[in-house]
Amino acid sequence: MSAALVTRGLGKRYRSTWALRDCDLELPTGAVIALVGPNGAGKTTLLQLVAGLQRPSAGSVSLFGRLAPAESPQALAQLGFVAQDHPVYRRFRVSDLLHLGRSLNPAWDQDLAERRIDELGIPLRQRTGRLSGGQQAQVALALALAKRPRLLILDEPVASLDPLARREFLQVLMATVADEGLTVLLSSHNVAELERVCDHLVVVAGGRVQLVGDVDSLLGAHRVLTGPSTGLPDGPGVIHVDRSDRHAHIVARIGRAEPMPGWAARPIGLEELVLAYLRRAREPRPAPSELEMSA
Ligand SMILES: Nc1ncnc2c1ncn2[C@@H]1O[C@H](COP(=O)(O)OP(=O)(O)OP(=O)(O)O)[C@@H](O)[C@H]1O
Repeated sequence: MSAALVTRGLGKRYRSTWALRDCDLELPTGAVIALVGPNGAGKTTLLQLVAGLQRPSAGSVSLFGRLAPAESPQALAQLGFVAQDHPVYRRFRVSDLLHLGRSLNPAWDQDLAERRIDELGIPLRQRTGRLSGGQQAQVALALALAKRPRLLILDEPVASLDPLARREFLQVLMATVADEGLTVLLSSHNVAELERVCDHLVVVAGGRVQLVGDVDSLLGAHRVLTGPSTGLPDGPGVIHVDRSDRHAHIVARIGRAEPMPGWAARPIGLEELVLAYLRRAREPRPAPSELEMSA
């Protein structure tokens, strides 16, 4: 499968602080890609760099095989972006937003936009500021889809929605992905919710990519090992260790971790996997000499 998005050494610095650093990604076309990480991890920064809303301090972004500045017309024509906080102009009527979309986008699909708004039961004359948060998010999604993007970027699209609206939003999104074959990159804090919808995963923390890959392959490559809390193994395959008085639970990458007699292994869930990498990112890095001793 060809890459929808490739980043090489991508980084963004605000004064002396790197919000995102050394970001190398190759994300497949036609996939739903979840970008997860804690507050301040660098998710919005990455999405804005890809969408051309920020200029990188380092590195490059390629969309669908073309190295183009993200803010170039060629790149922008391929992108739909739904921002985190204010996805629609609140003083506009829905019809004004459609008019704006049609004026600004050469490939605008007015039928699709009107059909989606109609399916939502939202009158075109309604001012968007009077819509509920869930309706606003749905209108923003309809506008982004009507642009007929190849890559749709959604920054925490369901954060402000109630559980029912979240589920409906994700259902509409999944149906569209299936119909149109577009690539979706969406950020979220809620990993459990994403498990149903995403097939590729990017975990960021502290401005760096901690884990990236196809979800099934990542789940297949990791196990939770349970055994005695004494004599704990260490090494490059061990991602995170949780100890209690008598037992230890270890998240490990199989193949790299040594087989351990007396330890039970079970498959891992997506949330457990993400948490293990996030906890590892928070732990102080061992000095190189310690790593060498334990490897
Ligand atoms: N305009 C800015 N000026 C200075 N620092 C910034 C700016 N925007 C973001 N940052 C910093 O960059 C880091 C990454 O922020 P970013 O918004 O990308 O994180 P995030 O993962 O999207 O967080 P959240 O989940 O809370 O939205 C944070 O430390 C943030 O304070």
